[in-house]
Amino acid sequence: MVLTTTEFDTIAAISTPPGEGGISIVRISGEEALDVAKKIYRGKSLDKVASNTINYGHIIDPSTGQEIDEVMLSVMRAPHTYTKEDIIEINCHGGIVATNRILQLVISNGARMAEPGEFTKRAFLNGRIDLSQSEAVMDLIEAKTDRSMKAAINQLDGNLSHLIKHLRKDILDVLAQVEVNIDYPEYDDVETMTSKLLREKATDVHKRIVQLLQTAKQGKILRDGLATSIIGRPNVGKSSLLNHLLHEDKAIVTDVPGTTRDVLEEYANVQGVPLKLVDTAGIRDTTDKVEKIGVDRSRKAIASADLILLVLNASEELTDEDRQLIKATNGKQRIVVLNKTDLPIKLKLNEIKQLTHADHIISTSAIKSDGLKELEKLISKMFFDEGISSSQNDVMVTNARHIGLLNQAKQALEDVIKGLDTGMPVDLVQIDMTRCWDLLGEITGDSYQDELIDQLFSQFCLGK
Ligand SMILES: Nc1nc2c(c(=O)[nH]1)N(C=O)[C@@H](CNc1ccc(C(=O)N[C@@H](CCC(=O)O)C(=O)O)cc1)CN2
Ligand SMILES: Nc1nc2c(ncn2[C@@H]2O[C@H](COP(=O)(O)OP(=O)(O)OP(=O)(O)O)[C@@H](O)[C@H]2O)c(=O)[nH]1
Ligand SMILES: [Mg+2]
Repeated sequence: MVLTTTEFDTIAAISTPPGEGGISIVRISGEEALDVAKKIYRGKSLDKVASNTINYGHIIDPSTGQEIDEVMLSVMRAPHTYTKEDIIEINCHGGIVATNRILQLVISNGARMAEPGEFTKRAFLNGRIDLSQSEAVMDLIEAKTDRSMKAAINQLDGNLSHLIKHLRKDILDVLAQVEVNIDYPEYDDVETMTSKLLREKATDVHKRIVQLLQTAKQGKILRDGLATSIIGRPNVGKSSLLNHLLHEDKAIVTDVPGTTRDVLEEYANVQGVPLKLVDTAGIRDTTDKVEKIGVDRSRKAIASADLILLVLNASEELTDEDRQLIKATNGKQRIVVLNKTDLPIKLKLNEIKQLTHADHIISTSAIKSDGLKELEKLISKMFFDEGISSSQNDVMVTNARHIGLLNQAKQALEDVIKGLDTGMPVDLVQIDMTRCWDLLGEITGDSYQDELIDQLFSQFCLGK
């Protein structure tokens, strides 16, 4: 990779959330971090303080001598820092004006504004962490539940990286062995020997990738949330259900059918499983312009959902609209929620069972809070029943980019095996094996393109 001249400038950003707070941190990283700090800091001599110390002092505007803030300033010297560069962190009083003022001073005294994710990008480019660990930093910040966080920490600790590195090493070893066999054939049947070697290794690596991919479905849910759409005709209690799952009154509930006009999206924590819950407008034929748009969106929410909560009103007989909704959600992962069971029940359970081919059916009363724990348990069980890898050491693959690369790597290995089966020359088979090695390297960032790196880190928050 070619380094541009701006790549390792001294950078600075506010690393705490924007707005008022108890304390804000302005972070500086790079060769000139200490020089910049020395120009604007009055306190102990920063050349003399030990690394990894925090020091009391004041920030002064050197052009006017004006005192800006009373601060604590951390000094962390390269290479044992977050970025492997010199880092200064100025802990100031958490007001917006003072914090911005200090950042401006830092910029006018030799640093430049960091781009989003640039500190972590440096940690990657300087070799402290690899690409999948960098991605875990962002997952950690965005983690929706304790289980999601555990998966991210596990990845940040490098467990996925180690696994991928082992796979790559095994592939490289076999490729080296193949080269040797070809260059120095000791036996007459070198072609047979080499094929056997390649096949064994391809089969073995394939098996390990398949195992890893088996965690992908759950992993992706932990990272991105389970897209869950609450569907049903107007007034059956969809928004009431959403509020219960959120443990918060987010959606407006009234007895007027057609209350929810647009889709509402919220994250809920259901026994550690993050749900991306979508409350929808009740689906019915309507001439109301606004409601119609809502209803169209509800239909789309069915298509994009991983899980449908189909809500029926148990106190009324099944309507044609209900039947249509059952049909529209057939073939999807679905829980049928029979709500309003506190009222006299008119819905026929047998009919529902038949129509839905005995999907998961749960009776609830959103008003009396009945059946909602059961619903939560069922959701968690449907997606995380068979031995969720929740122990700290179990590696999970959670990231769509990684999953895509693993699938391609798996395909490359299948090409290797197929090639050997059909008697393809070994040097052609080697190409597929090498491709697998490259693809795995993209996960850890051992092989990558600059555009990918820029795109990945630009999704980070500023100051990270
Ligand atoms: N004030 C502050 N808090 C913070 C961060 C930070 O940058 N500043 N972090 C930023 O996200 C996170 C902590 N992550 C960090 C990861 C590695 C190193 C680091 O210095 N690693 C060195 C030396 C480790 C050691 O002393 O053993 C290394 O790996 O060589 C620092 C912070 C969360 N809290
Ligand atoms: N008796 C009874 N009433 C309920 C129950 N759940 C919801 N309701 C009431 O039914 C009415 C409609 O509830 P909502 O949650 O707004 O229904 P919705 O499906 O979101 O309705 P739309 O947004 O109009 O499609 C409100 O008056 C709720 O209080 C329940 O379990 N039992
Ligand atoms: Mg509603």
